[in-house]
Amino acid sequence: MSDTKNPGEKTLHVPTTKTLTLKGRGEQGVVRQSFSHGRTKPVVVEKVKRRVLGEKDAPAPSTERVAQGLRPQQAKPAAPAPTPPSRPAAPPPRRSGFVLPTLTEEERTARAQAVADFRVREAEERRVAEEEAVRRAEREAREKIERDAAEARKRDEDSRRKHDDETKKKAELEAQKRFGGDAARPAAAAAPSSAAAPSAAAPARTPTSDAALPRAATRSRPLVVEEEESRRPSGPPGRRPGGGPGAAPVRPAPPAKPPRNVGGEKRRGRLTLVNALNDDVRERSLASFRRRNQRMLGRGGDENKEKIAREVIVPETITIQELANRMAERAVDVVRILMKQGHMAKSTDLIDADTAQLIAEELGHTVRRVSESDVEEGLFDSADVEGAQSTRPPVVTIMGHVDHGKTSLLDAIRSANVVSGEAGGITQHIGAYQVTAPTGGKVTFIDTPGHAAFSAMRARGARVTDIVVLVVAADDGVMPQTIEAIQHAKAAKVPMIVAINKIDKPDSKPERVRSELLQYEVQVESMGGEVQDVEVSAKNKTNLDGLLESIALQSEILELKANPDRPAEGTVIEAKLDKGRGSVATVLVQRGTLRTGDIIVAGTEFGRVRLLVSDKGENVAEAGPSTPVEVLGFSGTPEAGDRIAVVESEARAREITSYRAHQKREKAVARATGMRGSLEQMMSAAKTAGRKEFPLVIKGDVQGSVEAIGGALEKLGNDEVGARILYSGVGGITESDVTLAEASNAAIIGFNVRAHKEASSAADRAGIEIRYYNIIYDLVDDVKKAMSGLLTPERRETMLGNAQILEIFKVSKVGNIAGCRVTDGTVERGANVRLIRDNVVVHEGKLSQLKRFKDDAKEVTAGQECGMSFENYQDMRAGDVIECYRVETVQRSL
Ligand SMILES: Nc1nc2c(ncn2[C@@H]2O[C@H](COP(=O)(O)OP(=O)(O)OP(=O)(O)O)[C@@H](O)[C@H]2O)c(=O)[nH]1
Repeated sequence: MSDTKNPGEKTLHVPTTKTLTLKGRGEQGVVRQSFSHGRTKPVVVEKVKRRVLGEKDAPAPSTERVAQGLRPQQAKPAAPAPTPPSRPAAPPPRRSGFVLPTLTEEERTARAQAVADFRVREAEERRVAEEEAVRRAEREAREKIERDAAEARKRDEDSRRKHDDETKKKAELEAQKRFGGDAARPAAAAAPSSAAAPSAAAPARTPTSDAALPRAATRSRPLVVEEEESRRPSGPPGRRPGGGPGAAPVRPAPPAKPPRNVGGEKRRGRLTLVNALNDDVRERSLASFRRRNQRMLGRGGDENKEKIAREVIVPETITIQELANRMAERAVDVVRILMKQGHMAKSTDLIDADTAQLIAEELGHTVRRVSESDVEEGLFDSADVEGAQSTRPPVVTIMGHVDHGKTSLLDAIRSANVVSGEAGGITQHIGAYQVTAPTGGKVTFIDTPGHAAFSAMRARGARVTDIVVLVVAADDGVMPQTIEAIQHAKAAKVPMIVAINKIDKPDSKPERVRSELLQYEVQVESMGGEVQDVEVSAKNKTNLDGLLESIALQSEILELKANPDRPAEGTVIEAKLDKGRGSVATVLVQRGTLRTGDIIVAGTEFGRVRLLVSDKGENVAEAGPSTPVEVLGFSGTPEAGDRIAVVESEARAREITSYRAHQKREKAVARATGMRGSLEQMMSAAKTAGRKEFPLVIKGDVQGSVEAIGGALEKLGNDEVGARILYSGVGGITESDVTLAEASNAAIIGFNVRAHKEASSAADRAGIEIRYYNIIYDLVDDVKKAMSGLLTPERRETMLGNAQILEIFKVSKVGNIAGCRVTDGTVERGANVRLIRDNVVVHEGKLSQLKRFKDDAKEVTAGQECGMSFENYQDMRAGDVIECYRVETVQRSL
């Protein structure tokens, strides 16, 4: 049966047609090969044994073998077939063709030997060459992979580790869900399958398996060999090595699909000569690259970023978004930290520096706290270059008691008369003016009014002031506001010059003024002190030069200097909203030179200097140190006392003002919430808890007036009642003012301003009263009267007389009647009475009946006897004293 077929010609057959073979059925099998989409195909698998031709195996040359065509490697499988050694002659092979029948036996044997040796050598060489090629290719391939992936490998490994951890965690979680929290079970459950897979796959991946195979078999029937080899350790077909219940009986597919993520291992396992030499096989697939990129960009991207610890500048308050930006973190992470601490916040919310520091440190950053704000750093008081300063004019403030002649004196110096033009005769507007002294130098005057309501402004004036001229009327002497002015000047450590005014008056007593000043530690030169004193008459313009000379002398002593060649700094003396010109601020330049076009910041307002107007009403291009100047160009109206500075850009100006506006709002909120303030605030709140408040909205034409009104009204209050200024500002009365007043049931006061048309109709609709004034006295008086109405009326008793009960009479249907004698004064019917027994008041009530003998009497005088009965009281006794009095209620005033 086998003689007719050469074993080397065996091939695959479909099972329906049986193949002629030399082997028994035990060495041949059919397996089903699986394809995608569930398609399968039966495959005949035959086991082929390797035959190595060597000296040991080389059969003795025989005519039979030579006659079979000298194909030793093909003859080997035929070994089990019965081949009688003594067979004399074999039938001639069907396919010989290359053995010459004419050769002798020796020649044939020698030739066969030579050919056999050659074959063996050739086979050996080829095998060595193949192995060498495989090794080289493998090495080259590995090197290439390593080289290509060298940079990415580290990150790749990290991310893979992370990913694996996550997957593991997910698997555990999944397992916990599935197995009710027993995390050990899924691991155990997974173990057999994971163990089964490699064991099934291992033989297919073992390089030696491939290498050990006969080359011819590997080449011509790779599938057969692979299938056959894969089955070798697993025993008979149909049983998987794991032997698990899930193992498919005839599906060796898993071994054909080894795990994908084993990298080099996987490649080595599959490596053949062809594969090793083909670089394409070793490159990452497109899908693999995509997955890797996704890992890097998405989930794994963040983990690979290196964390950088930063120094974060934290001001007093900061928004969450801004803090996140400064830390280079995500705002959502900051919000998450706050949520963990129980604070619900948005990225636009403000947090204080302490909270910001906690968050920054939690995220691994360090914090540098700035006390004020980083935006204001270097805005004011930067040091001047040595030697750049030059002498500047002195800034003088005139202070003194009301009507002692401050305005008249300044007016006299300026040779102008503004007194008669002022409403109500007091100085309403605060300004600053510059005059030339007789010695040639200039002197800048800040005019502050003498009314007590302007104390706040005066104190502010002293801050920018170099010299205070204290005006004391020679006829009036030292008065309360004179003392206040002395205190302000001393507090500001500003030198004083005493101007004893009104010396033209016949009753003037300059000496008395000098001695009175001693009580307040002001020792003038003529009294042996250091304070200069000058006797003047503003009215007659007497000795004005003497005053200016004294100022010049004092200025020399002070050595006043400033650098004009630098960006300007100064103080807003006054600010108003002018109808035609917009916001106008009177500014005293203190350092540097202010020029048109400069970008300026004052308080919460900023702008570009559009126009500079001097105190003489002339447009000027610049204003140097100690020069008062009106500045036009502010976007809003700054407040008197605000410091002004020139900044390099509008962006900086915007940054500073928005920060300050925010601070201002926060302070207002803190004031409104009250109890969150200091202990002092809490105590004053407790003190005024039962206080009646008189709410007001005040609008004025000038900041100074508004402040003055506010100060005057504050002083009106007492423990029972007080003014509460809801809002005060410069400008006309607007609808929003009316809304505010309506909400708090407040009155609106307009000082030298009027309500807009819409505001006045809104006030009519809401029933809000708007009162207009142009004299502060009138305003204060009116508010005083209105506030007095809130005071509870006073109860006053007027004693009428006393009587003593002599006897009690019981009268049916009437009740008890006390028979009395009036001891002093008179008793009146209907008057109030007190019944006093043993010096104790036993009853208070009304005298309902008063009889003289049997007649009703209106009043009974001392020494007379009378009958009395009391309202709702019968328990009178003989000997009780009756005190008779009248009660009046009197409306109080502040
Ligand atoms: N006889 C005399 N009267 C003077 C002199 N100086 C001022 N007066 C008068 O005193 C009054 C008050 O003068 P003001 O200059 O308004 O006084 P003031 O201190 O500015 O007053 P307030 O602005 O209200 O604080 C006016 O009637 C002046 O005419 C003076 O030297 N001699």
